Amino acid sequence: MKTVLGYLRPYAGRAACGVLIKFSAAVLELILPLLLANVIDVLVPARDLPAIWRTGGLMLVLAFGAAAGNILANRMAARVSMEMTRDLRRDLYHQIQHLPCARADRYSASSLVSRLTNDTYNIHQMFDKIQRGGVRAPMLVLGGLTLTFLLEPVLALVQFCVSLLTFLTIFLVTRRGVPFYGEAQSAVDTVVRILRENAAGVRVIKALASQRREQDRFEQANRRDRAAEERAGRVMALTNPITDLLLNLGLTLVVLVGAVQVNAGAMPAGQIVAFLTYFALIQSATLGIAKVFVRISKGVASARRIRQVLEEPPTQSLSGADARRPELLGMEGATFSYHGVEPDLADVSFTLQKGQTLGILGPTGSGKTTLVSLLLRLYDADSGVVWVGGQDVRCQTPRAVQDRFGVAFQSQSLIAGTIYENIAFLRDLPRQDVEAAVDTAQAREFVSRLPQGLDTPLELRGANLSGGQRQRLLIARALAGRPEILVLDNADSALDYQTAARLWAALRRDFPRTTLVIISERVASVRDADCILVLEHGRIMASGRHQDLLVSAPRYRKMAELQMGGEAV
Ligand SMILES: Nc1ncnc2c1ncn2[C@@H]1O[C@H](COP(=O)(O)OP(=O)(O)OP(=O)(O)O)[C@@H](O)[C@H]1O
Repeated sequence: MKTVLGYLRPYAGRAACGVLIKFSAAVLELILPLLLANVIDVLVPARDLPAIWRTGGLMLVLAFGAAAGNILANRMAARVSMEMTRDLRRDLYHQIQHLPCARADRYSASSLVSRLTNDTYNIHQMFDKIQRGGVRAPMLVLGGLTLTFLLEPVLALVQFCVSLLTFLTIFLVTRRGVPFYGEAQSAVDTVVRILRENAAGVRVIKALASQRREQDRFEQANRRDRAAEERAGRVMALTNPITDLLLNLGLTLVVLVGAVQVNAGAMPAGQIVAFLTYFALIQSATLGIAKVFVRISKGVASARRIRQVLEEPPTQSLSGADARRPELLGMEGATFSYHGVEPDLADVSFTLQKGQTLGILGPTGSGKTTLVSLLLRLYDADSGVVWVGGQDVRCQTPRAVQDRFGVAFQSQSLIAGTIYENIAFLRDLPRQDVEAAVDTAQAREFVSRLPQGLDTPLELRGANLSGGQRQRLLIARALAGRPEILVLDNADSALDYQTAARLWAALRRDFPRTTLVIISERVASVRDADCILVLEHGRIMASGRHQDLLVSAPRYRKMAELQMGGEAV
């Protein structure tokens, strides 16, 4: 909460000003019943018509003044909470963007989305309510009680007891309801996750006729969310009926006790009207406090979830031995596990000189992408050393490591924008570099056929392109920055053999000094590499050049023969 409260600091002046206006409006509201009692008890019996008109006019001015003050203060409150939430959302977004992958995995993407949307909304609502009702309501309760005690202590005591009972009810109910809101918010995470998965895989779902199953899955998550909200709602729903009951009970008591006091000559009859007005004011203010409590309880649960993310160290720390290595990149006994149980990469060692090509081959799930993720310092190895640019990656910031790379991951997607924007990808690249990348990536052939060429708009995820066309644009994106090291993760999986062969030839011709890391399931794509790593279950089963592996690694040979027939040798 402290972290989130800090976001109010830049707007504290405006918030205080708004609260002061609310305070003044509440004072005006508190004066009104006193004037009313005076009219009934003094001016009406004296038949002083001019004074009655004057007091009536003054009451109107006070009522309008209070309303105008409340409107102004509410607008100021809305602005302050909107602006502070915008700041909070901006910082949270920045933090999420820079969160190390291992930590982002722990939260899950949907939970991060829900923190950025639902939870910041709850914070907005909480601060809005606190500014609107956080001062006015307690002020009306305290001021109202004090004035009534000054008017008539016995009746005031009745009022005080009913108000106290109302407050305790609200407090206990809210305390019981708070944990359910946390539960409901985590259920919303699941709903968001399923929605995201469905939005991303809508074609697959349709193609596999899985809509029914997906609908059931969504329905299940939706039901869980509803159940959690219902539990919270069921507890919180007690508030209004109980407070309404107490209000009616209180009004009856005020009239009864007031009548007894008037009969006994202890107070004038007009004060009963003032008491009734104060009582209604106090009860509605107590209800206002209840609403503030509900918002606070939701907001506090959200603030906790936001703080958790905000307080994460945004990048991996710098450590490791600073010894220089002669090779550009490599690993020495690198071992890594995503969940700290079974290693997903075990004891991997290799070296690669500048300008050389590394081929990584292996069945699905064998750790090929994981190996590259360690090179990019998306994750840190649990043991062993990973170095890039001749230096242990742990001595370098992830940004410094990643700046050396151009990467085309198979899971990457295109954004809504033109082809040019997708390739430049918010980098300030010369147009000719983008054009050259399109040529090398073998994308020219289809881009030039489009009426607007590079300026053709793409739909989200490149839905208006074929799989192979999308893949070539992703390769162009990786090439356009002319990186020192180029990583292509299954970049040819959607390309026919001829296009793939042209791509490899163009890469060697146009980027002769670039170090290449090629992940592929095709032997043909890595056969010219200076070093080929054959991975299985996260371990290197064989490594070397193509010709050497044909001799030393029977499984590699078998794979090459299966895929390439006589061309394998
Ligand atoms: N973010 C992640 N969190 C947890 N486990 C993961 C994660 N990414 C990959 N894994 C696991 O690590 C292992 C290796 O996965 P990896 O993606 O490196 O394989 P791969 O050889 O690149 O597979 P493919 O050819 O299918 O892309 C797999 O068992 C996979 O389930």
